[in-house]
This record gives sequence, C-alpha cells and structure tokens, in this order.
Amino acid sequence: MSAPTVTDLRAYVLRGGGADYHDQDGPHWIDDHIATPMARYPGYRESRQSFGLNVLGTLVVVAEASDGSSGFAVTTGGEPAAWIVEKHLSRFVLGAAVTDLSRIWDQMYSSTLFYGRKGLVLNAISGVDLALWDLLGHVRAEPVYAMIGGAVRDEQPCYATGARPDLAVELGFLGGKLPLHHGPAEGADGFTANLRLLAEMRATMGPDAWLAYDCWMSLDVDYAIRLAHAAAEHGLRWIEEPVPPDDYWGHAAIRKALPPGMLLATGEHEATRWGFRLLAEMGCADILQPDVGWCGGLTELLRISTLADAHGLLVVPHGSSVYSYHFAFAQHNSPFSEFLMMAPAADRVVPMFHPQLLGEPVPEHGRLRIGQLDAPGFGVTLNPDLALARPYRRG
Ligand SMILES: C[C@H](O)[C@H](O)CC(=O)C(=O)O
Ligand SMILES: [Mg+2]
Repeated sequence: MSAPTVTDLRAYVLRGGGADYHDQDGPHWIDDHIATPMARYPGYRESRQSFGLNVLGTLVVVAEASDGSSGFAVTTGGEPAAWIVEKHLSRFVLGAAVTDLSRIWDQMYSSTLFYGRKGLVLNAISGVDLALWDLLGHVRAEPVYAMIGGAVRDEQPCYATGARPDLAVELGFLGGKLPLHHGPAEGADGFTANLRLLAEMRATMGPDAWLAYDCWMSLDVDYAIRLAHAAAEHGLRWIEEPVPPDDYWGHAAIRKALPPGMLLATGEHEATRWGFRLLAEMGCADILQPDVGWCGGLTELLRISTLADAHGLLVVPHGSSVYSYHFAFAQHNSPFSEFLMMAPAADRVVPMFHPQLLGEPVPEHGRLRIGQLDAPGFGVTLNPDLALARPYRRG
C-alpha cells in the first residue's frame, strides 16, 4: 500500500512567547537577573534579552500531504531557521512518502554537515521532523505517542521550572527548579544570595518536595562544586547545566565531586546522538535533558533515548510541551517531565507555548494524563488569531 506524499512544506515566523519562551514582554521571572555566561559583563547581567536571548522568535513549519492531511510544529529558530527550511531542507521532503521520516532526517542532517551539526540548523531540522510526525499522525488518525510504541504509564508527574517552587508544590507539582541568579562574577555576596534563596524555598516547601538549581551554563567547575556542597544541606536534588555545553570535561569533573545523592542534569543545548554520546560516555550527567525542538526532533530523540537507556541514564526532555509529552509517556526512562511556568510571576499554570497552540494540555494537580494526548498527531492546532509571516519562499 503506498503512503500519501508530502505536497507542501512552508516555514513561518511568529513573535511573542510560545516556542521562543524567552521572548516575553514586560516583567517576567524568566528575565529577572538570571546567571548566564554573559554575566561576567556587568551590562548584560540584569536581563537575558539584553544580550539577545529572544532574537530568534518562533519557527512554524507546516507540512501538507496528497490525501489532504496537514501537520505543523513550532520551535525556536525564527527567520534564519525559516530560510534553512525553505531554501535547503524542503528539497528532501517534497514528494517523499509521509512515512519516510528516517531517510528525510538522514538527508537533512547529512546535507547540512558543512554548516550544521548543532544549534540553529538542528532547530530547523527538528521543526521539520516534528511537523512530519504531526502530519503522519493526521494521515493515520493516531496520536504520536501511539505511533512510537504506546504509553508505558497512564499518568506523568511533573516538576515546575520557575521562580516559585513553593507555589508549584501547592499546585501539586513534584517540586520546582529555580533559576540561579548570581554567577561567579558576583563573588561571595552572590554565592550567599544563591544559598539564601534555596534555604527560603526549602523552609516553605518542607523537606520532601524536589528542589533543583538551573545554572544555565553560567558557572566554572570550582564554583559549581562549592555551590553543590553548600546546597546539600537544603536538599538540592540536582544541579543543572553548571558549565557551558562544550565543556564535557567540566561536567564530568563536577559530577564526580557532587555530594552523595545529588544528581547532575544537562543536555538542553546539546544535539544529536553524537553529542549525547559524549555526555553519556564521558560520565557528564545522571539526567539527560534533550530539547526535542532543538536536538534533532523526535526521530533523533528516540535514538538519544535508546543510547541513554543503555547507559542507565534518565531522559527528561527540556520544555517543549506536547512534543516532549508524547515522547515521555512512551519511554520507561522518562518517568517525570518538566513544566515551564510561563506565568510572569510563576504563580499559576498557563500552557507552556501560550498563545501559539490551541488545545495544549497542561498538568492538573501536577500530573498529565494519557487521555489528554488522545488526538491525531501531537493533538494541537495553531492559533489562527496570530499573525504568521512567511519571510522566504523556496525556489
Ligand atoms: C530557567 C532557565 O534559565 C531557562 O530559561 C529554562 C531552562 O533552562 C529549563 O527549563 O531547564
Ligand atoms: Mg535548564
């Protein structure tokens, strides 16, 4: 039986939150003096938008098939990723059978090796791959989680990332992951302030709720080890992305020196099975956190997950809403999920990719139920009220 073919592939851009969740207007916890590698320059310390964290915006990829079905996906990448999709990647997709995900992935990756391998190109590849999974789900009238093997559990507990882990616990989450506010350039005062916040949160959350620190690549090995040991008395469950992603050696050294029971999580800025192979084989992490919109899409995430499983590692995808949920429900080594609190004060649950998706499921009492994913593809639609722009056309 021959499968329908892909008849059209288009790339659009959107501004204002959504998949580029750092692109928020107005005061927001996600841009409130968070420690970064740029914080060594005082002028870029207060706001991540000041150094351009929100320059890209959202990439929207739409795919259509010969049977009239359509699929779409959103990720970060904006205009430059739209150019890559329209001018380069589309040639491997148009006319292909909707089932040819592995061949299309291999052709997109192999043909861009001379300027790709990570970052923006992998965002673009991820966007196309996710749109094609959504399309296949619509052709088959099946949810993505069912197409990748089915659910291994009925409910998925979530932890919340944001400024108020204490409120996250009240909302039913496993606990919370705080952004670290002060890096090495802010000296002893910053170090003390980092610990003070942790202590305050622990005091209101009680002894059992999860508490983690997301360091967003901002530390050095010495600072990270000192922070981890000082944080142990506050029950820090894991330290996340302590050093820049290319420093595999630093990650491994920090992990080796962690206090007993504390874990190291990293990987949201890593891509492909080859990047994650380095993290796994060099002993860099206990929890791998690929972002399905950045690491190569679902096709590649499944390979990363198999590799991780063989190393006894958990895979807890970074953000990415429904694109992560369908994956996580189908993997025994993804026993919980991240929920990014996108309310400006992190005090209530709003859909992670708001306002871009309609029908986006959110955890209720900190848990997702498999029934929330029971719709074709990724089960969401693009909000028709948004102003889509198509900056480039293939050809
Ligand atoms: C809170 C972090 O700085 C970042 O914005 C999100 C992230 O790294 C995560 O969710 O993990
Ligand atoms: Mg993180």
